[in-house]
Amino acid sequence: MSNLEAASLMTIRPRRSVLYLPASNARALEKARTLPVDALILDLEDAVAPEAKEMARDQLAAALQEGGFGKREVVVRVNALETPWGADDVAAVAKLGADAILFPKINTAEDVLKAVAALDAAGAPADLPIWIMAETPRCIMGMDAIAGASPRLTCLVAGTSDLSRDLRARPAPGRIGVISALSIIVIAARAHGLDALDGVHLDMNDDAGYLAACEQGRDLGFDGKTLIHPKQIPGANAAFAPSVAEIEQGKAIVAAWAEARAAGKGICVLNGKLIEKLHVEDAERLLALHAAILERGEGSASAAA
Ligand SMILES: CC(C)(COP(=O)(O)OP(=O)(O)OC[C@H]1O[C@@H](n2cnc3c(N)ncnc32)[C@H](O)[C@@H]1OP(=O)(O)O)[C@@H](O)C(=O)NCCC(=O)NCCSC(=O)C[C@H](O)C(=O)O
Ligand SMILES: [Mg+2]
Repeated sequence: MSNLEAASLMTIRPRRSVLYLPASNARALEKARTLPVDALILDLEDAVAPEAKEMARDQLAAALQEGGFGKREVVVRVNALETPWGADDVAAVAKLGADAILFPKINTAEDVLKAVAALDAAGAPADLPIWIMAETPRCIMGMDAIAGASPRLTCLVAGTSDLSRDLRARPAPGRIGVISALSIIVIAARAHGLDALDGVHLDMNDDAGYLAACEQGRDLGFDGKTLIHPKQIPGANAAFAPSVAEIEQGKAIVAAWAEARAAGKGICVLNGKLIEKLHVEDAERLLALHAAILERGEGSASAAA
């Protein structure tokens, strides 16, 4: 097992469903504390109108101080540092106990270092993770350097709305206009031991299209999907959780491998298929994810079905 794989096994955290909510929306902040999501992104950026930025910042600070988000990971998306609000956002949220700070419109590795420096200057804990939005063509072109820019960076979030606009890609079946960028994001995440989250599905009434996008994101290798509405949570929780069949197969692989090793064998055959160490490592990662989902206390949506 590589160091990257070992690290990700140790720190595995379900991020199947990651819901954005505007920090200006008091009802959404309240509701978020009750929703079966793995993570929340309290947004100060594009979901908040310019005239509401300060109110949103104050409301977000009050919500974080009040707490009540349970096991949900709470991430704050600040405005880009180049905007009139970015520096004040970072100063306001650096010490409020968020699980991570999400920086939008990152173009270069230097931008990542500036984000870390801004948090440090604001007195944030030295180990506070950052996430970044991968949502500009320059970001995609520089993804390898960006993903490796800082050990504080733990998660890449695809921003398919901004990216589609910048690329002049049209909404099309199979998300053909952004599919290359999505793959690059996953490749960079895997190369640097990070998590990767798929972009949002904007049409809240398109249930079939949404579920297909969840499955596509999972098949591309994403760890979960970013969401805009509570009704999207069950689909993401199901798609990005190991299925019952995958869990049973994973357990069988681990058991067969242990038996083979105990008998002094370096290879193993299960139901006529050769099992190699890489299959065992994959099974162990999947079982660790399943255990982490169960630990959240709600069970795996897929496994429970
Ligand atoms: C789109 C919405 C404005 C719709 O809100 P609303 O009209 O309130 O919807 P409903 O009446 O259907 O809501 C039902 C209940 O659910 C609560 N709710 C709705 N949305 C959320 C949410 N996101 N988080 C928490 N709770 C939510 C309502 O309060 C209702 O509760 P109740 O009172 O009990 O009935 C709204 O969904 C919304 O604002 N969504 C988030 C939009 C957002 O954050 N956009 C920015 C992020 S996307 C992005 O920027 C992507 C990226 O950068 C890129 O470039 O791709
Ligand atoms: Mg965006």
